Amino acid sequence: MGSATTICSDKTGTLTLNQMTVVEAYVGGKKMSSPDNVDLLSPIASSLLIEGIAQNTTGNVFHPEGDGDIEVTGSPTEKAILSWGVKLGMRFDEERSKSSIINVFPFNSEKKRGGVAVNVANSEVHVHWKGAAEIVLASCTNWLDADGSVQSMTFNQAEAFKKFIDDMAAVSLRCVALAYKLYELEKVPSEDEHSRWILPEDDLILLAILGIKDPCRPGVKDSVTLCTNAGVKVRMVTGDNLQTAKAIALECGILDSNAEATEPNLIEGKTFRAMSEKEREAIAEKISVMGRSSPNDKLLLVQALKNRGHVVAVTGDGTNDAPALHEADIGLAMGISGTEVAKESSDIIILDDDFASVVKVVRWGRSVYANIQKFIQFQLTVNVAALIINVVAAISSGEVPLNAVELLWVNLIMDTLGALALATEPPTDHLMMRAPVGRSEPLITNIMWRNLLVQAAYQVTTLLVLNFGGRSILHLTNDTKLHADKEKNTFIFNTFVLCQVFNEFNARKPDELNVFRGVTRNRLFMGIVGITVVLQVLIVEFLGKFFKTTTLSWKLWLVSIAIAFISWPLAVLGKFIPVPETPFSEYFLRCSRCCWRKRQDDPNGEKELPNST
Ligand SMILES: Nc1ncnc2c1ncn2[C@@H]1O[C@H](COP(=O)(O)OP(=O)(O)OP(=O)(O)O)[C@@H](O)[C@H]1O
Ligand SMILES: [Ca+2]
Repeated sequence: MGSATTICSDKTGTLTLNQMTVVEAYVGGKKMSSPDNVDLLSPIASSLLIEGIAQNTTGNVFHPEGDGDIEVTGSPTEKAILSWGVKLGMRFDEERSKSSIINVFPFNSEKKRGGVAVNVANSEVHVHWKGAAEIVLASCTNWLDADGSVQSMTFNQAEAFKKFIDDMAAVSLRCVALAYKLYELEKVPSEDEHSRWILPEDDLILLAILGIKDPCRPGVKDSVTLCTNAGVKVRMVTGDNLQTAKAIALECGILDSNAEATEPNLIEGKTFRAMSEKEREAIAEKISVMGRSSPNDKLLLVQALKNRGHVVAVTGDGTNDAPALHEADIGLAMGISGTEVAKESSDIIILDDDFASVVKVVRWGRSVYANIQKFIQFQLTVNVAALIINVVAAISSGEVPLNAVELLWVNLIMDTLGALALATEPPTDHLMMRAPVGRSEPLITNIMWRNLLVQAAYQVTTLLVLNFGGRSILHLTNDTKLHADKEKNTFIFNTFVLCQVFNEFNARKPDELNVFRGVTRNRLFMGIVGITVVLQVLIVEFLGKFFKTTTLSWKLWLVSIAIAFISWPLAVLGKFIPVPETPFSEYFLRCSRCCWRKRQDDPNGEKELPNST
């Protein structure tokens, strides 16, 4: 997640609160003055409407015995519509018993509508449909007037309905239409064929168009800004109407201005679907909002972005999101509204369904990556320095200044204690102000190589000088040679360990000048540094027998500390050395490729091809 370059988020529940209410309604060709004012409706219109709401639903309404609150269950859209029905005077159980259900076509995100066929009083069959407003409207050839008469859907009337929908969508409302159709009882297949009967979905009579409000989550705008600053592009992929999606995107900062809301920034699922793979890849990067998308469109977008080299995070809740969650580099499922299938297909579950938590995941992901880098930089410095010092000393004089027991202690400092100290650094705001780490970027960056080499070079030079000229530099000439050597080696060991302690601070901030920022907040770091120093004093002063060291005078202790201290200003100076953008490993690869080509061109050279280039 630390490397994510883009987040494809669904709208409902992640960017919005998922608390839906019907706030506008067009019934009988008119806008209702208040969405639950039924007085204007004829009995026929209101009874059909209530029948459709009560029968064509997966939700439920419980009317309590006493005067408690009515309880509505179901998906947020269903709950909103059922609650609206209750306001219209619907008695749910009574309504359900008035007619019997013949067959159901459950709502699905592909078709964006759901239907039910009911047998009313054993004489009539009503097929009710409910779904995405413009899609249901397109199947309507008639509409029900407020007085209960059926009117033909003229071109002008259809345009007027479309305008209703656009107006509602422009103020970020989710639009749902209800329609029905009368069907002949004789044409209904026999009872055992019911389940295979495909409900008639054309020539419908429009009953109502509803505008459902689902407010943006507070704080989403800030989270989107945070992501943008962190170089992570947030895209909205939703099943909702394009205009609704656009309005919400403007509200939460995914789109900056109306001017930006043009194709391909704002695109409809079916347009994207119709493109060739190449075309999709070409425009995928520009897409900020995709409306009326089917689950497969989400998948296609994720694939196109991945092919463009993006590291894609996807958030989703529905069963229909599962393929995209699975395909994404990081799938994030919603803990509250998410279905089991979505959770199974994801890598991370967001417990509070909030987009702000997705941003937290990015922050922590980056923090883990950065902490691993800090640890590697620290560890490599110790390794490189210890290795060079001992190898050079061994080759030139046959003796090593750092013995095996000392190296074991150094190993403990850099492995266990160093890992604990550096890997527990909490995430900082600084992490969210830089671009994400690319998919192919090396773990050890040029900046880390620079820091590492500066510190290693300093340690190696100082300690080797002390190794070869230490006895005279430190005025140890009065002693016996054996004791002087032991004291010199102890001094080298002590300085080496203290250098690591000071350098541990440098490792905290590989690319900032102030390496102490927030250090006091990391108690574990301070504790470990403290323990290391105390143990070092104990080793040198009291455990000489095991470590083959001798005690050091306070003057030599001060010199050790002074030498180690220099690594701090040195680190600051080192950060002014510019490093190229291209990773050093890339130069190395290019170099080896060059040499290989030369060998190829040389007729006397070997002809064999190396396997890896
Ligand atoms: N229960 C329902 N009955 C009828 N129509 C519905 C229902 N739920 C949603 N719709 C319609 O389908 C559209 C949303 O479809 P879909 O379920 O694919 O999106 P979603 O997953 O809810 O959206 P998002 O991706 O933002 O979470 C809505 O705009 C609405 O018009
Ligand atoms: Ca969804």
